[in-house]
Amino acid sequence: MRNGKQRSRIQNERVLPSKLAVNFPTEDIVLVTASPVIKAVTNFKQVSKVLEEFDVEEQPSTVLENRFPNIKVIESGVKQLKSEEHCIFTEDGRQHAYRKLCLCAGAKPKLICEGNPYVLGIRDTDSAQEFQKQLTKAKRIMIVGNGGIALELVYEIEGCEVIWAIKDKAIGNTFFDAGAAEFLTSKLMSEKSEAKIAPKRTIYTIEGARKENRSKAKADNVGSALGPDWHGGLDLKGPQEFSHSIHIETRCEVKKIYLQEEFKITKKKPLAFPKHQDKSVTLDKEMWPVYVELTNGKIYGCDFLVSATGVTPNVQPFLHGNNFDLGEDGGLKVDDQMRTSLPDIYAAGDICTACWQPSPVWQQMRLWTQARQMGWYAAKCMAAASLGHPIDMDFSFELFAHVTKFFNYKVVLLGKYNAQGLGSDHELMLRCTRGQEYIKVVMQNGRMMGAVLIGETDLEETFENLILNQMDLSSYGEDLLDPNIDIEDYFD
Ligand SMILES: Cc1cc2nc3c(=O)[nH]c(=O)nc-3n(C[C@H](O)[C@H](O)[C@H](O)COP(=O)(O)OP(=O)(O)OC[C@H]3O[C@@H](n4cnc5c(N)ncnc54)[C@H](O)[C@@H]3O)c2cc1C
Ligand SMILES: NC(=O)C1=CN([C@@H]2O[C@H](COP(=O)(O)OP(=O)(O)OC[C@H]3O[C@@H](n4cnc5c(N)ncnc54)[C@H](OP(=O)(O)O)[C@@H]3O)[C@@H](O)[C@H]2O)C=CC1
Repeated sequence: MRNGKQRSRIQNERVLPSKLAVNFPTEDIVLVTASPVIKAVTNFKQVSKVLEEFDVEEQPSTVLENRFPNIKVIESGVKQLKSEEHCIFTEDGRQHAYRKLCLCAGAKPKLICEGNPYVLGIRDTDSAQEFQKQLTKAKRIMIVGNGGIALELVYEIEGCEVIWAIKDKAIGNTFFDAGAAEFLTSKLMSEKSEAKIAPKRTIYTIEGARKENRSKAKADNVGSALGPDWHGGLDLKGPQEFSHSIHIETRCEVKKIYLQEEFKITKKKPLAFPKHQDKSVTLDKEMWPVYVELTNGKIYGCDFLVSATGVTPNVQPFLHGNNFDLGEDGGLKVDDQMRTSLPDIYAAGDICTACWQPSPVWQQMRLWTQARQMGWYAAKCMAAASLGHPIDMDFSFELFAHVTKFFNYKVVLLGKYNAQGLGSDHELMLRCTRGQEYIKVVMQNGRMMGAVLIGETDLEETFENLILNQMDLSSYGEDLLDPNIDIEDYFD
């Protein structure tokens, strides 16, 4: 495939090829992807210096090729990389040489039990559709995990009993502390029992305290990860006539999963779904396809489980014969120029582990925002390296900033929003109006280090500036969160 022209070959990352195509209009840019569609960022909005909002849209590859004549899309998975020879081999039997390569193959769901047909993971369009299909027939499911996917699912699923098993004391540990979790829990209870699903029955229980208010995960999860609002187009409805029926089991993990026949022999006693204010323990007489024993000793039957237990970087197709340095989380280690440990190979997005000395208020999280920023920056680094130019770290890595939605609330996370890595040497300031907003700031030595903003607080830009400029705020004390003081004016 070498034709004398300089070639850059890259894996699938919608931002990266277009940036490279602009920087190198006379070179061939090849996007090699296992997915039949390209995910494009649309409606991009720079909310503030670092915060950004955008939609993610599936487009045929021709859209990209038509827009950038020097981009060619090859729809075939990479099965092998020979880094010393600077070439890759694709499933369609072809070989492609590269001058510079960027690996952006994402991550795979880290399932609690690989290969069990009753344990589903959600990553791409196929796995989400398989989940939806299974849900239409399910009377009860168990969700395991306490991060982004679990939070979204418990809010969206209707007409099916949900047992939510979490390791922690409070919900949403990857994003929230116990205070924010409490704020969201009450919203979940009240909203679901109000307008949206008023005529139906809503049951919400935490460890028995009731408050009214694809048959198999695909072995080769190679589609693009779903993005913001992924469930918008899916009807996440079970067969029953109630809206929400959630029971949360806290501080536990899955100990063992039994198939029905296997379970019968054990003579163990499964519990019924905890109903209403009944504190007594009721045994379950119904037969279920699968039974789950939790580490707290409780056993529940259900139709299937969703393992929303995080991701593992998808490095496997590239490791054989290539001595990449890997991070603790299994990602390809990249330096501040997005270079892996092997020559001319870069990486960006979920597949990589950021190994540069980070800014004191940035941390890596496997999110769309960071994948987009890394893709953009990796393209700049590849271009600069080709031209022999030095390049400074991109501004987007100065401050961790994520805007999303949970339980229909706008959620903004800034800097060390959960005091990550600050030990006990920090203070928290809180402002909370039930059902409306929850604001938490993390302070260290009078400086703002992070913030969680839930609801329409309108504070993100001001707080972003205060974290970035590390101004000494000691003299403002509690005024910082006083709702009667227009804080924007204060810092103009
Ligand atoms: C259900 C769900 C909801 C999410 N919601 C949000 C959200 O609201 N906000 C947010 O910020 N983040 C969200 N995320 C996370 C976000 O989707 C990921 O962080 C982001 O997509 C990572 O981008 P990426 O380009 O690194 O990987 P992906 O988007 O996974 O893209 C990887 C690409 O590589 C291709 N590929 C894989 N293996 C090969 C191979 N061997 N050969 C060729 N091509 C290959 C795949 O086909 C795919 O196209 C969500 C994730 C999930 C699963
Ligand atoms: N709106 C958004 O921003 C969204 C973002 N996403 C992103 O998509 C990716 C996948 O989401 P998700 O799967 O929810 O991953 P997350 O990393 O968000 O959460 C994984 C959760 O599973 C827990 N966990 C890990 N292993 C086990 C286990 N063996 N048993 C029980 N619990 C376990 C983790 O706990 P612990 O942390 O203690 O290990 C954590 O609570 C993530 O990168 C996430 O950030 C997904 C949906 C929405």
